[in-house]
Amino acid sequence: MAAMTWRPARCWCPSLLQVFRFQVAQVHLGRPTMRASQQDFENAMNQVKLLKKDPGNQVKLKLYALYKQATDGPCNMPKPGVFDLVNKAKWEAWNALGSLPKETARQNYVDLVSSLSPSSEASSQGKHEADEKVQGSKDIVVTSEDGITKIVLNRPTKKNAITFQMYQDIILALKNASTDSSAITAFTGTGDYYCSGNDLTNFTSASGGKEEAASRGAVVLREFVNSFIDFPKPLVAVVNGPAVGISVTLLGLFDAVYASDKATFHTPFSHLGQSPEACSSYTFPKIMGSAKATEMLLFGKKLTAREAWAQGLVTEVFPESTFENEVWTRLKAYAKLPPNSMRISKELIRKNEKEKLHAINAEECTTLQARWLSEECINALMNFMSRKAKL
Ligand SMILES: CCCCC/C=C/CC(=O)SCCNC(=O)CCNC(=O)[C@H](O)C(C)(C)COP(=O)(O)OP(=O)(O)OC[C@H]1O[C@@H](n2cnc3c(N)ncnc32)[C@H](O)[C@@H]1OP(=O)(O)O
Repeated sequence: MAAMTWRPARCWCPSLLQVFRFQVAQVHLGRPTMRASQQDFENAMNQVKLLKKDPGNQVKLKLYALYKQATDGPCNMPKPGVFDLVNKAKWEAWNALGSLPKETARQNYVDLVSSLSPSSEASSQGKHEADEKVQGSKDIVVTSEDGITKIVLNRPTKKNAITFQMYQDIILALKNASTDSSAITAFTGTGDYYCSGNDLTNFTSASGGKEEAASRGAVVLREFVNSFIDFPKPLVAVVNGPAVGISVTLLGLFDAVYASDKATFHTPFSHLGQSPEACSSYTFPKIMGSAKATEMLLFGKKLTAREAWAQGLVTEVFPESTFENEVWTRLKAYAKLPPNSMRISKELIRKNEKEKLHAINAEECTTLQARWLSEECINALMNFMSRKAKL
């Protein structure tokens, strides 16, 4: 098949895609070292799910293309529209493989995956897999001592951005914390950030079409937020640094928010073509008034810790130098209080709004599901992903 004529179409990052096409062509020329069996191929697919480090978008596009070529053969789909950036990038990756035989694509896929997860790491993954399964991913670390169950966002290289797996791990961690022996549950982050919100590659890297990814995202988000609405024990946010997106909107569902004076609070939803979540379309106007809520949720105004305290989103601000010591000392003291009394008192405070919060959560998730499919949102996600293209 003649090499695909590459028209320098307007796309999110032509140089990035041109380089990618070149790399895919190199894979095309790759000679299989041996014929990978179907079992090898399936093992490789499972290994991709266990990769500890995000391999980056170029590699993910390559994996997608080789997977489709190995399973469906040469690209047989119509080219997506010019604005359907994510699916267009995927289509071009697949189409660039031309008439590469299925067996060769399968072998190249296996070779690529094994280059991403060397056997030594793979075996250690196997060794620790059982542990990780119990504790979820390594990106959410849960400890329980001194009457406090601590849920730590532990992905500092990505500013603690939340992956789909992390959403699931947090749901499980809250479920376990609601019945464990601790009196209080606290959230905090590792590294210089509290959390940079939803991982913006969650949707671009998801398998299946964008509609399926958006629908799945809405289901996960609704369950995730409900687990905060329904959490029965005192829930405290220990905001150790900048907080973005959903990590900020969730604060309206916490019982106390303690912040370092280096923390900031940013909800750039309009910039991202998205809309508020975690019941913030209700809790923020309730907490700070509709005008201040508008400045955050519509205009994306970033607040300092002091401004967030003045608006009622933060309970208390501590100097960075004494933040950790002061906050954990205080929480250990609070955790010695009679746990049933605290739980019953929280129920009295929250019970009248639970049903309303569930309904608001459902509506926000439906709205977001549509926003994630919008051109505004897809363009914003592409801009984020290509902002560092060094090509
Ligand atoms: C189930 C689905 C639920 C969906 C719920 C919806 C929620 C809505 C939101 O949460 S919207 C908010 C989303 N978050 C953002 O928009 C923040 C995006 N990130 C940034 O703007 C910047 O990274 C920063 C300001 C947080 C930090 O900038 P800085 O320059 O200090 O650091 P880097 O940009 O180099 O970041 C270091 C690496 O971390 C990666 N990263 C940071 N944030 C995210 C993120 N949200 N998603 C994915 N990746 C993120 C960044 O890409 C760098 O990675 P690299 O080293 O591989 O380049």
